[in-house]
Amino acid sequence: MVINGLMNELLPYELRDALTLSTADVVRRLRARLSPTHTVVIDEAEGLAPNQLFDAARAYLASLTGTASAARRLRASRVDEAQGILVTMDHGEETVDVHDGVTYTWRLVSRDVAGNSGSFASHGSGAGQHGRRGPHGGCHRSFELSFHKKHKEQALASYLPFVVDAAKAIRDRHRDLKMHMIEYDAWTPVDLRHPSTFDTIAMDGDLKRSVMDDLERFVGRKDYYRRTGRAWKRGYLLYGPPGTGKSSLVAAMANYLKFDIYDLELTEVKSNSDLRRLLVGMSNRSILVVEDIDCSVDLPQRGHEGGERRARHSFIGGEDNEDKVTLSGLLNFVDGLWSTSGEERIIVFTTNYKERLDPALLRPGRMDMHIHMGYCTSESFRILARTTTSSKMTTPYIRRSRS
Ligand SMILES: Nc1ncnc2c1ncn2[C@@H]1O[C@H](COP(=O)(O)OP(=O)(O)OP(=O)(O)O)[C@@H](O)[C@H]1O
Repeated sequence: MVINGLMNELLPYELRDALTLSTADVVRRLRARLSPTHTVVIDEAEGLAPNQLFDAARAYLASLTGTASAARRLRASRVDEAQGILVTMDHGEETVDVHDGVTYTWRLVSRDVAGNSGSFASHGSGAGQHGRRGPHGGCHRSFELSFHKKHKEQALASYLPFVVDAAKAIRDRHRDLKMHMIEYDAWTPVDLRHPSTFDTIAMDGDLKRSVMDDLERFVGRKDYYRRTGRAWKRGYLLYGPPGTGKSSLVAAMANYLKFDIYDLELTEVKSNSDLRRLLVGMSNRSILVVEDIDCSVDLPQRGHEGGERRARHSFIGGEDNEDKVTLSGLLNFVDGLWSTSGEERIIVFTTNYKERLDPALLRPGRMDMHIHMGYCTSESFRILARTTTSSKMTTPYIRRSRS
Protein backbone atom coordinates (compact mmCIF):
# COMPACT_ATOMS: atom_id res chain seq x y z
CA MET A 1 0.00 0.00 0.00
CA VAL A 2 2.75 2.42 1.04
CA ILE A 3 4.83 1.54 -2.00
CA ASN A 4 1.80 1.92 -4.22
CA GLY A 5 1.07 5.33 -2.74
CA LEU A 6 4.68 6.45 -3.20
CA MET A 7 4.67 5.22 -6.81
CA ASN A 8 1.49 7.17 -7.52
CA GLU A 9 3.01 10.30 -5.98
CA LEU A 10 6.43 10.16 -7.56
CA LEU A 11 6.19 8.45 -10.93
CA PRO A 12 4.72 10.09 -14.03
CA TYR A 13 1.56 8.49 -15.39
CA GLU A 14 3.24 6.98 -18.49
CA LEU A 15 5.87 5.22 -16.39
CA ARG A 16 3.32 3.94 -13.87
CA ASP A 17 1.25 2.64 -16.73
CA ALA A 18 4.25 0.87 -18.26
CA LEU A 19 5.14 -0.79 -14.97
CA THR A 20 1.69 -2.25 -14.55
CA LEU A 21 1.53 -3.69 -18.06
CA SER A 22 2.02 -7.36 -18.73
CA THR A 23 4.90 -8.40 -20.95
CA ALA A 24 2.45 -9.26 -23.71
CA ASP A 25 0.95 -5.77 -23.55
CA VAL A 26 4.38 -4.17 -23.66
CA VAL A 27 5.34 -6.22 -26.69
CA ARG A 28 2.07 -5.35 -28.38
CA ARG A 29 2.55 -1.65 -27.74
CA LEU A 30 6.14 -1.68 -28.91
CA ARG A 31 5.18 -3.52 -32.04
CA ALA A 32 2.43 -0.97 -32.70
CA ARG A 33 4.96 1.88 -32.35
CA LEU A 34 7.36 0.35 -34.85
CA SER A 35 4.80 -0.99 -37.30
CA PRO A 36 4.03 0.87 -40.54
CA THR A 37 0.42 -0.20 -40.04
CA HIS A 38 -2.35 1.98 -38.67
CA THR A 39 -5.40 0.54 -36.98
CA VAL A 40 -8.89 1.95 -36.54
CA VAL A 41 -10.90 0.37 -33.73
CA ILE A 42 -14.65 0.20 -34.31
CA ASP A 43 -16.45 -0.74 -31.12
CA GLU A 44 -19.80 -2.47 -31.13
CA ALA A 45 -21.38 0.27 -29.00
CA GLU A 46 -20.81 3.90 -28.17
CA GLY A 47 -22.03 4.16 -24.61
CA LEU A 48 -25.47 2.63 -24.65
CA ALA A 49 -26.10 3.27 -28.33
CA PRO A 50 -25.12 0.68 -30.93
CA ASN A 51 -22.33 1.85 -33.18
CA GLN A 52 -23.76 1.97 -36.68
CA LEU A 53 -20.31 1.66 -38.18
CA PHE A 54 -19.81 -1.68 -36.42
CA ASP A 55 -23.13 -2.94 -37.80
CA ALA A 56 -22.23 -1.70 -41.27
CA ALA A 57 -18.83 -3.41 -41.11
CA ARG A 58 -20.47 -6.63 -39.94
CA ALA A 59 -22.96 -6.63 -42.83
CA TYR A 60 -20.29 -5.70 -45.36
CA LEU A 61 -17.83 -8.33 -44.15
CA ALA A 62 -20.56 -10.95 -44.19
CA SER A 63 -20.88 -10.27 -47.92
CA LEU A 64 -17.14 -10.92 -48.34
CA THR A 65 -16.96 -13.97 -46.15
CA GLY A 66 -16.41 -17.10 -48.13
CA THR A 67 -14.74 -15.30 -51.00
CA ALA A 68 -12.16 -12.77 -49.83
CA SER A 69 -12.11 -13.93 -46.25
CA ALA A 70 -9.13 -15.88 -45.00
CA ALA A 71 -11.06 -16.74 -41.85
CA ARG A 72 -11.05 -20.42 -41.04
CA ARG A 73 -13.63 -20.19 -38.29
CA LEU A 74 -16.92 -18.69 -39.39
CA ARG A 75 -20.15 -17.95 -37.58
CA ALA A 76 -23.47 -18.58 -39.26
CA SER A 77 -26.79 -17.21 -38.06
CA ARG A 78 -30.31 -16.68 -39.32
CA VAL A 79 -32.34 -14.08 -37.47
CA ASP A 80 -35.29 -13.82 -39.80
CA GLU A 81 -36.58 -15.25 -43.03
CA ALA A 82 -35.82 -12.25 -45.20
CA GLN A 83 -32.26 -11.98 -43.96
CA GLY A 84 -31.25 -15.46 -45.06
CA ILE A 85 -28.12 -17.04 -43.58
CA LEU A 86 -25.57 -14.53 -42.35
CA VAL A 87 -22.01 -15.85 -42.34
CA THR A 88 -19.50 -13.80 -40.39
CA MET A 89 -15.99 -14.41 -39.14
CA ASP A 90 -15.42 -15.67 -35.63
CA HIS A 91 -13.57 -13.81 -32.87
CA GLY A 92 -9.89 -13.36 -33.63
CA GLU A 93 -10.27 -14.18 -37.32
CA GLU A 94 -9.23 -11.91 -40.17
CA THR A 95 -10.69 -10.89 -43.49
CA VAL A 96 -8.65 -9.12 -46.13
CA ASP A 97 -10.30 -6.68 -48.50
CA VAL A 98 -8.74 -4.74 -51.37
CA HIS A 99 -10.40 -1.47 -52.33
CA ASP A 100 -9.02 1.08 -54.82
CA GLY A 101 -5.72 -0.75 -54.76
CA VAL A 102 -5.32 -0.55 -50.98
CA THR A 103 -5.26 -3.66 -48.82
CA TYR A 104 -7.34 -3.55 -45.65
CA THR A 105 -7.30 -6.20 -42.95
CA TRP A 106 -10.34 -6.61 -40.72
CA ARG A 107 -10.08 -8.46 -37.45
CA LEU A 108 -12.84 -9.22 -34.97
CA VAL A 109 -11.61 -8.73 -31.43
CA SER A 110 -13.27 -9.25 -28.04
CA ARG A 111 -12.46 -7.45 -24.83
CA ASP A 112 -13.39 -8.49 -21.32
CA VAL A 113 -16.45 -6.59 -20.07
CA ALA A 114 -14.88 -5.99 -16.64
CA GLY A 115 -11.86 -4.52 -18.36
CA ASN A 116 -9.60 -5.33 -15.41
CA SER A 117 -7.66 -7.97 -17.22
CA GLY A 118 -6.82 -5.66 -20.08
CA SER A 119 -7.69 -6.46 -23.62
CA PHE A 120 -7.43 -9.73 -25.39
CA ALA A 121 -7.91 -10.92 -28.88
CA SER A 122 -9.39 -14.31 -29.01
CA HIS A 123 -7.79 -16.98 -31.13
CA GLY A 124 -9.17 -20.28 -32.22
CA SER A 125 -11.72 -22.27 -30.32
CA GLY A 126 -10.55 -21.41 -26.80
CA ALA A 127 -11.05 -17.72 -27.34
CA GLY A 128 -14.29 -18.43 -29.08
CA GLN A 129 -15.53 -20.03 -25.88
CA HIS A 130 -14.48 -17.00 -23.90
CA GLY A 131 -16.28 -14.73 -26.29
CA ARG A 132 -19.62 -16.42 -25.68
CA ARG A 133 -20.15 -15.29 -22.09
CA GLY A 134 -22.71 -12.67 -21.10
CA PRO A 135 -24.24 -10.14 -23.53
CA HIS A 136 -22.55 -10.85 -26.84
CA GLY A 137 -20.38 -13.35 -25.06
CA GLY A 138 -19.65 -11.28 -21.92
CA CYS A 139 -17.31 -9.10 -23.87
CA HIS A 140 -17.15 -5.94 -25.88
CA ARG A 141 -16.61 -6.73 -29.50
CA SER A 142 -14.72 -4.50 -31.90
CA PHE A 143 -13.53 -4.63 -35.43
CA GLU A 144 -9.94 -3.59 -35.95
CA LEU A 145 -9.30 -2.22 -39.40
CA SER A 146 -5.62 -2.14 -40.33
CA PHE A 147 -3.90 -0.62 -43.34
CA HIS A 148 -0.55 0.90 -44.26
CA LYS A 149 -0.17 4.29 -42.61
CA LYS A 150 0.33 6.06 -45.95
CA HIS A 151 -3.32 5.18 -46.77
CA LYS A 152 -4.78 6.67 -43.61
CA GLU A 153 -6.66 9.45 -45.35
CA GLN A 154 -8.03 7.14 -48.02
CA ALA A 155 -9.17 4.68 -45.35
CA LEU A 156 -11.04 7.28 -43.32
CA ALA A 157 -12.38 9.51 -46.09
CA SER A 158 -13.14 6.96 -48.76
CA TYR A 159 -13.07 3.34 -47.60
CA LEU A 160 -15.19 3.64 -44.44
CA PRO A 161 -17.95 5.64 -46.20
CA PHE A 162 -17.83 3.01 -48.96
CA VAL A 163 -18.37 0.27 -46.37
CA VAL A 164 -21.35 2.18 -44.92
CA ASP A 165 -22.94 2.60 -48.38
CA ALA A 166 -22.29 -1.02 -49.33
CA ALA A 167 -23.85 -2.23 -46.07
CA LYS A 168 -26.90 -0.05 -46.69
CA ALA A 169 -27.34 -1.55 -50.15
CA ILE A 170 -26.98 -5.08 -48.72
CA ARG A 171 -29.54 -4.40 -45.99
CA ASP A 172 -31.95 -2.90 -48.51
CA ARG A 173 -31.71 -6.06 -50.57
CA HIS A 174 -32.64 -8.24 -47.60
CA ARG A 175 -34.97 -5.92 -45.76
CA ASP A 176 -38.54 -6.93 -44.98
CA LEU A 177 -40.86 -4.66 -46.91
CA LYS A 178 -43.81 -3.11 -45.12
CA MET A 179 -47.26 -2.12 -46.20
CA HIS A 180 -48.55 0.78 -44.08
CA MET A 181 -52.27 1.21 -43.71
CA ILE A 182 -54.30 3.79 -41.82
CA GLU A 183 -55.69 2.59 -38.52
CA TYR A 184 -57.02 4.92 -35.85
CA ASP A 185 -55.74 7.91 -37.82
CA ALA A 186 -52.15 6.62 -37.91
CA TRP A 187 -50.00 4.43 -40.16
CA THR A 188 -49.89 0.80 -39.09
CA PRO A 189 -47.27 -1.40 -40.77
CA VAL A 190 -47.75 -5.02 -41.77
CA ASP A 191 -45.30 -7.21 -43.67
CA LEU A 192 -45.63 -6.84 -47.41
CA ARG A 193 -45.57 -10.33 -48.82
CA HIS A 194 -47.06 -9.63 -52.23
CA PRO A 195 -45.39 -12.04 -54.68
CA SER A 196 -45.81 -9.80 -57.69
CA THR A 197 -42.63 -8.90 -59.59
CA PHE A 198 -41.86 -7.54 -63.04
CA ASP A 199 -41.38 -11.15 -64.12
CA THR A 200 -44.90 -12.12 -63.12
CA ILE A 201 -46.68 -8.96 -64.32
CA ALA A 202 -48.40 -9.56 -67.61
CA MET A 203 -48.16 -6.43 -69.71
CA ASP A 204 -46.75 -5.17 -72.97
CA GLY A 205 -42.99 -5.85 -72.98
CA ASP A 206 -41.95 -2.38 -74.19
CA LEU A 207 -44.17 -0.70 -71.63
CA LYS A 208 -42.81 -2.91 -68.87
CA ARG A 209 -39.22 -2.12 -69.89
CA SER A 210 -39.95 1.61 -69.97
CA VAL A 211 -41.48 1.49 -66.47
CA MET A 212 -38.45 -0.39 -65.15
CA ASP A 213 -36.05 2.02 -66.88
CA ASP A 214 -37.95 4.97 -65.49
CA LEU A 215 -37.74 3.59 -61.94
CA GLU A 216 -34.04 2.85 -62.28
CA ARG A 217 -33.36 6.33 -63.64
CA PHE A 218 -35.34 7.83 -60.79
CA VAL A 219 -33.45 6.09 -57.97
CA GLY A 220 -30.09 6.65 -59.65
CA ARG A 221 -30.43 10.41 -60.03
CA LYS A 222 -29.87 11.64 -56.50
CA ASP A 223 -27.22 14.13 -57.68
CA TYR A 224 -29.44 15.39 -60.48
CA TYR A 225 -32.31 16.14 -58.09
CA ARG A 226 -29.90 17.82 -55.63
CA ARG A 227 -28.19 19.85 -58.33
CA THR A 228 -31.39 21.09 -59.92
CA GLY A 229 -33.09 21.75 -56.58
CA ARG A 230 -36.02 19.55 -57.55
CA ALA A 231 -37.88 17.34 -55.10
CA TRP A 232 -36.75 13.72 -55.46
CA LYS A 233 -40.17 12.29 -56.22
CA ARG A 234 -41.93 10.67 -59.14
CA GLY A 235 -45.61 10.24 -59.93
CA TYR A 236 -47.33 7.43 -61.84
CA LEU A 237 -50.93 7.19 -62.90
CA LEU A 238 -52.11 3.61 -63.49
CA TYR A 239 -55.38 3.32 -65.32
CA GLY A 240 -57.40 0.54 -66.89
CA PRO A 241 -60.39 -1.73 -66.30
CA PRO A 242 -60.85 -3.55 -62.96
CA GLY A 243 -58.67 -6.60 -62.43
CA THR A 244 -56.02 -5.80 -65.02
CA GLY A 245 -53.10 -5.75 -62.60
CA LYS A 246 -52.79 -2.16 -61.34
CA SER A 247 -52.36 -3.15 -57.69
CA SER A 248 -50.06 -5.97 -58.74
CA LEU A 249 -47.90 -3.49 -60.66
CA VAL A 250 -47.58 -1.31 -57.54
CA ALA A 251 -46.43 -4.36 -55.56
CA ALA A 252 -43.98 -5.25 -58.35
CA MET A 253 -42.56 -1.72 -58.20
CA ALA A 254 -42.16 -1.96 -54.42
CA ASN A 255 -40.47 -5.37 -54.66
CA TYR A 256 -38.20 -4.14 -57.44
CA LEU A 257 -37.02 -1.02 -55.63
CA LYS A 258 -37.31 -2.45 -52.09
CA PHE A 259 -39.58 0.46 -51.15
CA ASP A 260 -42.31 0.30 -48.50
CA ILE A 261 -45.88 0.96 -49.57
CA TYR A 262 -48.17 3.48 -47.86
CA ASP A 263 -51.75 2.74 -48.79
CA LEU A 264 -53.60 6.03 -48.49
CA GLU A 265 -57.29 5.17 -48.19
CA LEU A 266 -58.64 8.70 -48.49
CA THR A 267 -62.05 7.85 -47.13
CA GLU A 268 -60.29 7.06 -43.82
CA VAL A 269 -58.80 10.55 -43.61
CA LYS A 270 -61.06 13.02 -41.86
CA SER A 271 -59.40 16.30 -42.58
CA ASN A 272 -56.61 18.05 -44.45
CA SER A 273 -54.66 18.42 -41.21
CA ASP A 274 -54.82 14.63 -40.68
CA LEU A 275 -53.71 14.15 -44.26
CA ARG A 276 -50.77 16.48 -43.74
CA ARG A 277 -49.73 14.60 -40.59
CA LEU A 278 -49.92 11.25 -42.38
CA LEU A 279 -47.90 12.44 -45.35
CA VAL A 280 -45.19 13.94 -43.18
CA GLY A 281 -45.08 10.68 -41.19
CA MET A 282 -43.96 8.63 -44.19
CA SER A 283 -40.43 7.32 -44.48
CA ASN A 284 -38.09 7.87 -47.41
CA ARG A 285 -37.76 5.23 -50.14
CA SER A 286 -41.46 4.58 -50.16
CA ILE A 287 -44.46 4.49 -52.47
CA LEU A 288 -47.61 6.37 -51.60
CA VAL A 289 -50.58 4.70 -53.27
CA VAL A 290 -54.00 6.24 -53.68
CA GLU A 291 -56.21 3.60 -55.23
CA ASP A 292 -59.36 4.39 -57.17
CA ILE A 293 -58.71 8.10 -56.94
CA ASP A 294 -61.92 8.79 -58.86
CA CYS A 295 -63.95 7.28 -55.99
CA SER A 296 -62.12 8.60 -52.99
CA VAL A 297 -62.14 12.37 -53.11
CA ASP A 298 -64.65 15.03 -53.94
CA LEU A 299 -64.35 15.34 -57.68
CA PRO A 300 -66.44 17.98 -59.38
CA GLN A 301 -67.31 15.93 -62.45
CA ARG A 302 -68.25 12.74 -60.67
CA GLY A 303 -71.65 11.49 -61.58
CA HIS A 304 -74.51 10.23 -59.49
CA GLU A 305 -72.75 7.09 -58.19
CA GLY A 306 -70.19 9.17 -56.35
CA GLY A 307 -72.75 11.39 -54.66
CA GLU A 308 -73.44 9.14 -51.74
CA ARG A 309 -69.81 8.72 -50.86
CA ARG A 310 -69.19 12.44 -51.29
CA ALA A 311 -71.96 13.27 -48.84
CA ARG A 312 -70.61 10.79 -46.30
CA HIS A 313 -67.13 12.14 -46.65
CA SER A 314 -67.90 15.81 -46.54
CA PHE A 315 -69.85 15.74 -43.31
CA ILE A 316 -68.11 14.86 -40.14
CA GLY A 317 -70.06 14.84 -36.91
CA GLY A 318 -73.15 15.96 -38.79
CA GLU A 319 -71.62 19.29 -39.78
CA ASP A 320 -70.17 20.38 -43.04
CA ASN A 321 -66.43 20.02 -42.56
CA GLU A 322 -64.51 23.01 -43.93
CA ASP A 323 -61.24 21.10 -43.51
CA LYS A 324 -62.41 18.14 -45.62
CA VAL A 325 -59.97 16.33 -47.86
CA THR A 326 -60.04 17.50 -51.44
CA LEU A 327 -58.05 16.53 -54.48
CA SER A 328 -56.51 19.98 -54.70
CA GLY A 329 -55.56 19.76 -51.01
CA LEU A 330 -53.91 16.41 -51.61
CA LEU A 331 -52.05 17.61 -54.70
CA ASN A 332 -50.88 20.74 -52.89
CA PHE A 333 -49.47 18.69 -50.02
CA VAL A 334 -47.81 16.31 -52.40
CA ASP A 335 -46.19 19.12 -54.38
CA GLY A 336 -45.27 21.12 -51.31
CA LEU A 337 -44.70 19.71 -47.86
CA TRP A 338 -44.42 16.06 -48.87
CA SER A 339 -41.85 16.76 -51.56
CA THR A 340 -39.62 18.81 -49.34
CA SER A 341 -39.84 16.69 -46.20
CA GLY A 342 -38.43 13.49 -47.71
CA GLU A 343 -36.46 11.87 -50.48
CA GLU A 344 -36.88 9.07 -52.99
CA ARG A 345 -40.62 9.01 -52.89
CA ILE A 346 -43.06 7.76 -55.42
CA ILE A 347 -46.74 8.50 -55.63
CA VAL A 348 -49.11 6.27 -57.56
CA PHE A 349 -52.73 7.01 -58.33
CA THR A 350 -54.87 4.24 -59.75
CA THR A 351 -58.20 4.53 -61.44
CA ASN A 352 -60.55 2.44 -63.51
CA TYR A 353 -61.93 5.56 -65.19
CA LYS A 354 -59.28 7.94 -66.40
CA GLU A 355 -61.90 10.01 -68.16
CA ARG A 356 -63.52 10.85 -64.83
CA LEU A 357 -60.37 12.30 -63.31
CA ASP A 358 -59.98 15.92 -62.42
CA PRO A 359 -57.95 17.66 -65.17
CA ALA A 360 -55.68 18.95 -62.39
CA LEU A 361 -54.38 15.43 -62.00
CA LEU A 362 -53.91 14.87 -65.72
CA ARG A 363 -52.12 18.15 -66.35
CA PRO A 364 -48.68 17.63 -67.95
CA GLY A 365 -46.00 17.55 -65.28
CA ARG A 366 -48.36 16.43 -62.55
CA MET A 367 -47.98 12.68 -63.00
CA ASP A 368 -44.69 11.83 -64.68
CA MET A 369 -45.91 8.67 -66.37
CA HIS A 370 -49.37 7.47 -67.36
CA ILE A 371 -49.49 3.67 -67.58
CA HIS A 372 -52.36 1.91 -69.25
CA MET A 373 -53.11 -1.57 -67.88
CA GLY A 374 -55.37 -3.18 -70.45
CA TYR A 375 -56.80 -6.59 -71.13
CA CYS A 376 -54.50 -9.45 -72.04
CA THR A 377 -52.58 -9.42 -75.29
CA SER A 378 -50.99 -12.65 -76.55
CA GLU A 379 -47.71 -11.55 -74.98
CA SER A 380 -49.21 -10.85 -71.55
CA PHE A 381 -51.28 -14.04 -71.75
CA ARG A 382 -48.08 -16.01 -72.28
CA ILE A 383 -46.58 -14.46 -69.14
CA LEU A 384 -49.73 -15.20 -67.14
CA ALA A 385 -49.77 -18.78 -68.43
CA ARG A 386 -46.11 -19.23 -67.57
CA THR A 387 -46.50 -17.90 -64.03
CA THR A 388 -49.68 -19.82 -63.30
CA THR A 389 -48.72 -23.17 -64.82
CA SER A 390 -44.91 -22.83 -64.43
CA SER A 391 -44.55 -24.35 -67.86
CA LYS A 392 -43.81 -22.49 -71.04
CA MET A 393 -46.80 -22.04 -73.31
CA THR A 394 -46.05 -22.36 -76.96
CA THR A 395 -47.21 -19.79 -79.44
CA PRO A 396 -49.43 -22.27 -81.40
CA TYR A 397 -51.36 -23.01 -78.20
CA ILE A 398 -52.00 -19.33 -77.68
CA ARG A 399 -53.07 -18.91 -81.27
CA ARG A 400 -55.51 -21.79 -80.94
CA SER A 401 -56.92 -20.47 -77.73
CA ARG A 402 -57.57 -17.05 -79.23
CA SER A 403 -59.41 -18.34 -82.28
N1 LIG B 1 -51.51 -7.90 -65.81
C1 LIG B 1 -51.49 -8.79 -64.81
N2 LIG B 1 -50.38 -9.44 -64.50
C2 LIG B 1 -50.34 -10.34 -63.51
N3 LIG B 1 -51.41 -10.64 -62.75
C3 LIG B 1 -52.57 -10.03 -63.02
C4 LIG B 1 -52.66 -9.08 -64.05
N4 LIG B 1 -53.93 -8.61 -64.09
C5 LIG B 1 -54.57 -9.24 -63.12
N5 LIG B 1 -53.78 -10.09 -62.46
C6 LIG B 1 -54.15 -10.95 -61.32
O1 LIG B 1 -55.53 -10.68 -61.10
C7 LIG B 1 -55.78 -10.31 -59.75
C8 LIG B 1 -56.35 -8.90 -59.67
O2 LIG B 1 -55.34 -7.99 -60.10
P1 LIG B 1 -55.13 -6.57 -59.46
O3 LIG B 1 -55.80 -6.46 -58.13
O4 LIG B 1 -53.69 -6.23 -59.53
O5 LIG B 1 -55.95 -5.68 -60.49
P2 LIG B 1 -56.41 -4.17 -60.39
O6 LIG B 1 -56.29 -3.60 -61.77
O7 LIG B 1 -55.67 -3.48 -59.33
O8 LIG B 1 -57.92 -4.31 -59.98
P3 LIG B 1 -58.90 -3.18 -59.39
O9 LIG B 1 -58.98 -2.08 -60.41
O10 LIG B 1 -60.20 -3.91 -59.25
O11 LIG B 1 -58.31 -2.75 -58.10
C9 LIG B 1 -54.49 -10.46 -59.00
O12 LIG B 1 -54.54 -11.67 -58.31
C10 LIG B 1 -53.41 -10.53 -60.07
O13 LIG B 1 -52.47 -11.49 -59.72
